[in-house]
Amino acid sequence: MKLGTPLSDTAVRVMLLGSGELGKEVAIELQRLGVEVIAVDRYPNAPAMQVAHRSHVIPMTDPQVLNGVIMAEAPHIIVPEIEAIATEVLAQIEAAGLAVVIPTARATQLTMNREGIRRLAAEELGLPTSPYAFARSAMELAEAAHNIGLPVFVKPVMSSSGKGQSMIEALEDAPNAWAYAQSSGRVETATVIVEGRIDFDFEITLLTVRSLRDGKVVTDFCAPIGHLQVKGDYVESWQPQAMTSAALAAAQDIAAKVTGALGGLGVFGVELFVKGDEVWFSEVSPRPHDTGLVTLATQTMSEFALHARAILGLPVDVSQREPGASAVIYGGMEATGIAFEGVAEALSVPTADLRLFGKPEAFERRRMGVATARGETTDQARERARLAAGKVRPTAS
Ligand SMILES: Nc1ncnc2c1ncn2[C@@H]1O[C@H](COP(=O)(O)OP(=O)(O)OP(=O)(O)O)[C@@H](O)[C@H]1O
Ligand SMILES: NCC(=O)N[C@@H]1O[C@H](COP(=O)([O-])[O-])[C@@H](O)[C@H]1O
Ligand SMILES: [Mg+2]
Repeated sequence: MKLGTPLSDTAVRVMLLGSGELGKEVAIELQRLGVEVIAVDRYPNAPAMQVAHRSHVIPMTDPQVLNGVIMAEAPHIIVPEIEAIATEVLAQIEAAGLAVVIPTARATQLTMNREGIRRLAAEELGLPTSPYAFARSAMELAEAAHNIGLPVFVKPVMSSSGKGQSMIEALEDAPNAWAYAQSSGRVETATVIVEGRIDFDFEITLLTVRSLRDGKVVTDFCAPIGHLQVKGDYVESWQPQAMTSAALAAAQDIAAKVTGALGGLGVFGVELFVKGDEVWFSEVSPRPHDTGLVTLATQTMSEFALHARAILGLPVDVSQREPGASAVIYGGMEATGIAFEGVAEALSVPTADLRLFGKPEAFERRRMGVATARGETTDQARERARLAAGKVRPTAS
């Protein structure tokens, strides 16, 4: 694709649907290449809006409103950034040839709903996954949990960052898990997935990039990223995660199959569970992944730079430079316009760096920033990232 000058006739216009911390970094990378960036999200002053040429605040789950904004802006490329979008509109836009949807409209539809991607991975591609069932009432949930065997994970089919997710260890917890899933997903849906627990040694995100090289689509894998999740949300990640060569080969094979079936260009975050040489597919984000924030410190090109390049049809370099880690900074309170103390101390930790996302409103467990660090080993990098994150203290003013 020929790049141009923003706000002129030659401009390449990219619309981000979702403008959180991940979109903010993608927007910055696009800005560096002179792309005109339009940021869209459900609330004003979302992180990516603060670095975009223009922004729109709309309910992205409303098909008519979403269609209206796309028509008014006429972007060349649409980049979904969050799991809360009326994806049927994207299918119409793509079918009409009005814009390129990243990675493809079908991929966004399949991954926006856990039912779509799970059936594709397990039933069509035959990839190993946890045992699962879908439930449309508290009663069906209890039945599914009984059939699968406890403990099970219960998740709304449209959600992310652990929203509405719980693990149940007794059948009498089913009504609570159902009610929690109904109240806390990103979008109201009356369906949950019930998954048997995989007893893994560790879990990874395998960032997989589909890009053009000499006019052909090629698939590259970043070094595996290990991560720690608490309440379904990532709190620490590191790269590389050591694993056996058999497990790495199996992981890359799964990632190649699932991203090949989804198609299109860009970064995919393939989430996998690993035990010894055995690997299970969990889910995939057809875009940069939160655990991949570590690549800001470790790779020649971060996952955000990789996404920007790949979607523009440009070549990529997935090489890793050094071991590194990231640690999340939560709001720790409910307040608007919070301040951050301890930043100088955090940045005094060797190799440490920070991203403070600029979200206008903090919640107890809302991710407001992240610390990254490098090290001779991932253990050293993790220690530094944790230390740096811990020194940042959100305050109400
Ligand atoms: N079947 C399972 N067996 C074991 N652990 C699981 C299972 N399902 C989920 N988990 C744990 O919960 C975490 C979050 O699950 P999942 O990735 O499905 O949620 P999510 O809301 O999509 O989160 P995100 O948006 O951050 O990826 C996983 O990374 C894993 O640690
Ligand atoms: N695991 C998915 C993920 O990390 N998504 C990132 O979080 C933002 C939403 O944050 P919010 O809930 O604080 O508004 C999304 O916009 C995206 O950047
Ligand atoms: Mg996940």
